[in-house]
Amino acid sequence: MEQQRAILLRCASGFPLPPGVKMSYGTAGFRAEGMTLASTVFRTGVLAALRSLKMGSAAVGLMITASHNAVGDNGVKVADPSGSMMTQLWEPFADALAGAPTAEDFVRVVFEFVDEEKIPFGVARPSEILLGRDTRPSGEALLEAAKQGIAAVVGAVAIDMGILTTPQLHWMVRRRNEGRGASEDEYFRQLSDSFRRLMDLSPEGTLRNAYDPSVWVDGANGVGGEKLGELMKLLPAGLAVHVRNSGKDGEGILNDGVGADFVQKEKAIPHGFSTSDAGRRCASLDGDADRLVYFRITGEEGRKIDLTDGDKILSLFSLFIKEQLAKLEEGGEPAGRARLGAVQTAYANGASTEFLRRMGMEVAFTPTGVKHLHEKASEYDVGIYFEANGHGTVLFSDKFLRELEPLNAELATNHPGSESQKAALRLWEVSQLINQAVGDALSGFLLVEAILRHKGWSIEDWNSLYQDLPSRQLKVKVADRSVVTTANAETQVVNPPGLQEAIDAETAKYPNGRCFIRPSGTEDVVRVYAEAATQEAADGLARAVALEVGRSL
Ligand SMILES: CC(=O)N[C@H]1[C@@H](OP(=O)(O)O)O[C@H](CO)[C@@H](O)[C@@H]1O
Ligand SMILES: [Mg+2]
Repeated sequence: MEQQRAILLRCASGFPLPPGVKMSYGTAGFRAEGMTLASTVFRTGVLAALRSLKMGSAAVGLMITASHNAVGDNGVKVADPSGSMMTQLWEPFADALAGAPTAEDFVRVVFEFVDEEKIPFGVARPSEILLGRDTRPSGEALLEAAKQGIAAVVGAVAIDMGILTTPQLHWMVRRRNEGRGASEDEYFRQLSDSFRRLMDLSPEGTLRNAYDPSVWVDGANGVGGEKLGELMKLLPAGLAVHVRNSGKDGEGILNDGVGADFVQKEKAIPHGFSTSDAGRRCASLDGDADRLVYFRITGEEGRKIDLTDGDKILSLFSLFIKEQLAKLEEGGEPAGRARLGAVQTAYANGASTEFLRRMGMEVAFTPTGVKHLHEKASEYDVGIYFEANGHGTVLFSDKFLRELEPLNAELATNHPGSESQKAALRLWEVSQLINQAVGDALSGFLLVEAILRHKGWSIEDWNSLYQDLPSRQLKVKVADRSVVTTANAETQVVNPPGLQEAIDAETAKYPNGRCFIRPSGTEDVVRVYAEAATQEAADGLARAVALEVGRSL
């Protein structure tokens, strides 16, 4: 133990906390200007090693990315052995570690926590931490800091998986702990094989035949475009993917006027696309490829794009899965009665919630951040979650998969070619295709394409499932966003006092108005979201509330 203390102190002294830096684990890990993060990433390396020790030496992940943030930012987060986000129970510890002013304080915080959590520390137990990073220039130096943090824990081993999308790393952690192949090749093979089998299960001669096999993808000049390029080599001929903003030299800057966050929030055409692409089915990934939205350039003056966001992806997936379950039920299979649920946040367009409920879906709400949605979705047999910004996935419970696997074998023997057999197979292939660890733009993209092809739909067919209520999102820069606290899945302001009343008063002026604010967990801003009967009204409501926020902070 004393030897461990000495090593930790020596290593931590090499990564002093820059003055004035205040870190919080936030919506999705620590994020800040890349140059200020070495100390935080070193300490997160120690945190990841402790997490592995606590979890019986299971592999955990450490990902260096700042997702949709500007290229100068970076960040770091930890993936638990199941591949999901690190348990929220450890976030206060993460904050305390990152905030310890000196190396001595840091070591003290570690030892107190190790004691409290009864972590087998300093006893040379082996533990494995898989490392990944996105394409940001600061990533390489920060990776080194993470490795040194891990090396400071006796017995811990860092395995560098290279430049990856965030969901690839989460997938690898999960697979490794399942004792299955966890390489990038295996990831690509699993996605392309299940996609091919799903395409083969498309009904012949669908009622509609408006599906166009060509799709144009905005890679946000990040890691996603590059990985999609590799995946494409394995995809069947039935899909023609054209990648733009792939991040190759000269194509532009990461997340700068490109990517899913830009397209969804600005509802604008990303660089690399123009009105000559009007009518085409286009998709956009974010900087670490865990978000996916679709869009169509309308070519009409003034109205630049039709956005097909995460809510619409959720609706499409819900529709498809519900249909397959219904086929099983019609065939008398009890598996068809599986509990299916959708999970959204307050940012979900009100029209999407209404659509899902009309469809007979159970819809639950959680605060922002996939860690919350994921946890809720895992309560269902099949839980589908999406944030409006395109981050989400479909979770299949072990119980349901244990039912589905023998059912597939039984139907193949006794009812080959039946509707039930095809439905059971489709559900199985969806569970193999869509990332079970975390939302994944690449696997989500393939599932969207497979379903559109199955239904014979164009992007307009999909988009017309329901009409979005006009909405507007604004950011208000504030000195200290932490003074804003909220309740009821972030829909009500608690602090500062009086602000909620002011929001209510503004909202009441607009027919069908809905508005809420919350502090961002990834940027130094307070976010304002407004919905109303017309675009002008939604814009007006958002602006008025943004002014109230500015006034009261
Ligand atoms: C309104 C919005 O899109 N918020 C995003 C954004 O979080 P904020 O806490 O709002 O900054 O980044 C998160 C991580 O990617 C994502 O989970 C979340 O949905
Ligand atoms: Mg992201």
